[in-house]
Amino acid sequence: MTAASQFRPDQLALIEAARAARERAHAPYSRFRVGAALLGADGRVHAGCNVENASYGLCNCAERGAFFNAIAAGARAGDFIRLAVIGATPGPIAPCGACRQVMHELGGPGLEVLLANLDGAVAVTTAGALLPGAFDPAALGAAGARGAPGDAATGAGADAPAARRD
Ligand SMILES: O=c1ccn([C@H]2C[C@H](O)[C@@H](CO)O2)c(=O)[nH]1
Repeated sequence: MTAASQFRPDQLALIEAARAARERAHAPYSRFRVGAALLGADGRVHAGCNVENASYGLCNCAERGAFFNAIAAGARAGDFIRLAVIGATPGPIAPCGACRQVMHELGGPGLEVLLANLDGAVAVTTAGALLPGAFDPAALGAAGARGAPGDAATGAGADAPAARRD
């Protein structure tokens, strides 16, 4: 863990974007607000915040929100540089397992991840380090990962996982 002051301006800017996203969280049940900001290779920043629901199982985390917003905005799997996440935790926030899996697949194992808290603590890690032994889309094989040959909706090139960029 390191003090935020020791980071580069571009890293601090992404943490600040995550902090701003956190202000927009919808967390009336846990009252635990989380923000995320994802920097794409094209320089765009995609924000995410947790969004909760009275049907608790439908709650969505900030990290997955950032990735899903990015994909909906036209970013592609593997074309991300850095993710920042922030929450009101004693030390740097620890993403949940589901978010680690999504980070690993859409960001790739080398994605830089900045985990912050509101007091200026930051941990620098990678999506790969956060999920050793991750489930790999390659395990699904050709039929599972890319759809049956000739399948227009899921065929080759339509939605290749990060490990097989378009
Ligand atoms: O890394 C995390 C951890 C938790 N949450 C959310 C999920 C839920 O809305 C609330 C409490 O778990 O915080 C996130 O968004 N990201």
